[in-house]
Amino acid sequence: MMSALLHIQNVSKTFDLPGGQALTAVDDVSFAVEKGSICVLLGPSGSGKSTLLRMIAGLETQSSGAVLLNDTPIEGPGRERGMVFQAYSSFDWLSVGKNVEFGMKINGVPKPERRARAERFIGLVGLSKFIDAYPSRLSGGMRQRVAIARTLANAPDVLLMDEPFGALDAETRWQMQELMIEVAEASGTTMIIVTHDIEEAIFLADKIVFLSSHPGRLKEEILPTFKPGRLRNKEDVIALPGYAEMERKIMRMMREEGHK
Ligand SMILES: Nc1ncnc2c1ncn2[C@@H]1O[C@H](COP(=O)(O)OP(=O)(O)OP(=O)(O)O)[C@@H](O)[C@H]1O
Repeated sequence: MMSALLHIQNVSKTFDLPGGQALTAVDDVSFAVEKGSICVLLGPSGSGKSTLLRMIAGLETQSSGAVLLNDTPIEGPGRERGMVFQAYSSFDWLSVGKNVEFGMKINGVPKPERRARAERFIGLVGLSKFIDAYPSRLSGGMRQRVAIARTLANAPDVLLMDEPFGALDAETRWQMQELMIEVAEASGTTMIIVTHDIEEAIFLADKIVFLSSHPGRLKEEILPTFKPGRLRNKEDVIALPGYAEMERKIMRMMREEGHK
C-alpha cells in the first residue's frame, strides 16, 4: 500500500441556510493524497471544491466523516498546511523579502534563518531581483509569486491553493502553472489545487479528483497516466498522445454536470 499524507474519509458538509433549509455542499467524498504529489480538485461551479479545501485547511468543519493528515484528524488551521488564495493580500509597507519573512517571524524562526529561507523561496519563484521592492510596484502574477514564496517559506507539508491563478491573464497564468511544476519538483511539497480550468488540471495534476455538482460528490478519480512524469513546458504536455482524449473526456463530464 502507498503511503498517503492526507485521507479524506466519507466527508460531508451541510450548511444551514436562513429559513431552516439545509444545503449539502459536499456529500460522502473519500480520496487520498500521496505525499509529494499534486492533487487537483476539479469540477463545475458549486461542486464543493472550495468547501473541501477549506475543510482540509481547518477553516471549516465537516458535518460527518474524517479528514486525516498523517493519520491525525484535522481540527483547525495549522502550520503544516499553507493556504494561497486567489487574491493575494500583501503588506504593502513591507518589501518582498520582509513579506516572505513575516510568517516565519510570527512562528519564531531566528532572523538569519528567516532571511536565508526567504532568499531561497524568493529565488525559487524567480523574484530574486525584487527582494527589496514593494508589492504595490509588482504585477498580479508577481504578487502571487510572493504569496507562494511566503507560504512555502513556512515549510508546510501541504500547500493548499484555491483558484490561485484565476485572477491572472492567460499568459501569466500558464507561466505560473509551469512555475508550480518547478516548485513541486524543487521542494517536494504536496499540493492540493482547486480549479475549474481543465487544461490547468491536466497539466498540473498527478491526480484529478473530479467532483459533481449539487451535491458535491466524487464523480471520478482521473490519473493522467499519459504523462511520462512531470513536464515543465505546457506545450509538451498538450502535444502528448492521450492529452486531447483526456481533455475531451473531462469536457464531457463538465458539460453533463453543468446541465444538471
Ligand atoms: N458558508 C456557506 N453557507 C452556505 N452555503 C455555502 C457556504 N459555502 C459554500 N456554500 C454552498 O456550497 C456549495 C459549494 O460551494 P463551493 O464554493 O465549495 O463550490 P466550488 O466548487 O468551489 O464552486 P466555485 O467553482 O464556483 O468556486 C454552493 O452551492 C455554495 O453556495
